[in-house]
Amino acid sequence: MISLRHVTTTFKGGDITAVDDVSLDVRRGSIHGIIGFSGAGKSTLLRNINLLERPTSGEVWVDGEELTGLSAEQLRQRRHQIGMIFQGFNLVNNHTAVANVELSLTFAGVTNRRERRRRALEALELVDLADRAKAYPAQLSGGQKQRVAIARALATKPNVLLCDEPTSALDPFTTATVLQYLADINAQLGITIVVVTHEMEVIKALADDVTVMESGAIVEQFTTEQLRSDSFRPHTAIGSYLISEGISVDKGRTGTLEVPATLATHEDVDAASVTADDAATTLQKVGN
Ligand SMILES: Nc1ncnc2c1ncn2[C@@H]1O[C@H](COP(=O)(O)OP(=O)(O)OP(=O)(O)O)[C@@H](O)[C@H]1O
Repeated sequence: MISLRHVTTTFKGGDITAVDDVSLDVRRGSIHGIIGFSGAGKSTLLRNINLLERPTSGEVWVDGEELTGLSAEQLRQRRHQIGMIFQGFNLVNNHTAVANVELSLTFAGVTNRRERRRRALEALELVDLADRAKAYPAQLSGGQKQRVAIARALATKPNVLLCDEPTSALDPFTTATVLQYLADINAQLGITIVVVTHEMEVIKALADDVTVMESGAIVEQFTTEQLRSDSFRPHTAIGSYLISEGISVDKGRTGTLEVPATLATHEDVDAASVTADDAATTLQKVGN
């Protein structure tokens, strides 16, 4: 349903290659996670799907139609079938929650105000926020703001929802709530979801299929079902981390650091003729 063919996106006249000859298929109705370290090209690739960032070369197909071949007006129409949410929520601060949701309907050409209001309230209802319709973004928590953003993305009845680091600004508890809404939206509305994240937990909890990116390219792909199998042997650091128990720190190790005299223990400091008083005086001077 989403198909990228040899997509390359460069910036600064070709000096920076953010996406490097990527071909990717996203199954209809699936949740596809794209993970990678900072600067891997994840956000650019996501924005290539709705041509928010037009690829320098290559083809983008959604629902059997080549978006890269459409006129600007045709593209404007098709974009309403692809919702998007962002890490920073991107709500308009001087608009209420319901007015924020109505915005996407206005852009989609819904001219009747009552119709817009009705559909916006329905969308807020979907994320259990109809009772906060009149609240301004500043009066909402981070999780609630992201749910308003989800309602805004869904109000135009898209087939696809693109999520750019949807929970990176949220605490773990709120993250779980937002991910559950995304899972329900996928299961109950059949919307295909593509989620870009650097959060391993988000991938493990939400994705069906996983793409790992590095330096603009796809370096590994697997399903979360494979991840759970004992025989799965990932070949990237991110893949290995995903099958591990999480961050592991060996506490209490000795002898692994080359400790300079100035950072050594008290006895060593004496040996290097640096007294605690010297250190305090120096810090005071820096402070002044
Ligand atoms: N508009 C732009 N102009 C110039 N360079 C850009 C632009 N957008 C992205 N880049 C560069 O392209 C590369 C990929 O950026 P991108 O934001 O897609 O990566 P990312 O994997 O999403 O990283 P992060 O997780 O930090 O957001 C980076 O080197 C980035 O600096």
